[in-house]
Amino acid sequence: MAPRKLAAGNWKMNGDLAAMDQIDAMLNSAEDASCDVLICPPALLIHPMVARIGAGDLLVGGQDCHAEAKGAHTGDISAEQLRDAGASHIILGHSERRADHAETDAQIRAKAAAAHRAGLVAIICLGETEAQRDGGQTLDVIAAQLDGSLPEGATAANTVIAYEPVWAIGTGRTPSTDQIAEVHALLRARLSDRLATGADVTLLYGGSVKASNAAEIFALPHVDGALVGGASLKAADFLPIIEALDRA
Ligand SMILES: O=C[C@H](O)COP(=O)(O)O
Repeated sequence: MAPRKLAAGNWKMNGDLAAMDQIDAMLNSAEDASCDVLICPPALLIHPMVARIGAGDLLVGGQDCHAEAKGAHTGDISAEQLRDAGASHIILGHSERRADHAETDAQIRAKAAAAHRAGLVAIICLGETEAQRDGGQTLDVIAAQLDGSLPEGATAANTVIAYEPVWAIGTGRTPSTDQIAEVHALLRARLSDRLATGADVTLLYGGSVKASNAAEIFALPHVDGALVGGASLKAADFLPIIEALDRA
């Protein structure tokens, strides 16, 4: 088995019911593509998006979940509830949640275990800050985040890892191809050491991916797709990225 290729869109706190119009074109593209195509909209849009897709091939995911299945946790959503709404994946440990909500590796590990319990694929995000990159700490930071965030029971079937340098998110800046390749080689080696299926875990790059840089990023070893923010909001921007991954 080889890693499954995945083009994942993270809509963050963007989009509304009117934005569903983008879905029809994405759905057509997903049906033509050999890679998996996933959109993670705000949680309120998951169910209407799943209803709009019907039996189509486009996948829908959440952006976070609580570690518990249910209970007195006002404002939170469980993995089971996301599954019930039709989600297949959950993004966890995004740097915006690590920064805005002080999420720790231990919390992300517990949430990933919750995603697995609910039958969802956990997309665990890792990434260094610019200060850490400048300080030569990138590989140590990534290794520590991976070791701390990956739960027992992780496999290639239930886990995706996304490398997203914090300084590349929404900035239009990307690491060099050598820098991306170096981190992805580290991830592949550590996952292969730790998991029987580590060689088959899908590894995504994220951070200012767009049509103009997608092909060179997807050509790198151990890059099996992308986690795309801004360029996933409009079908016209996301479709060329899907096509580039399909060709890679
Ligand atoms: O989850 C997606 C990433 O934060 C990348 O966002 P971006 O493509 O807008 O840089």
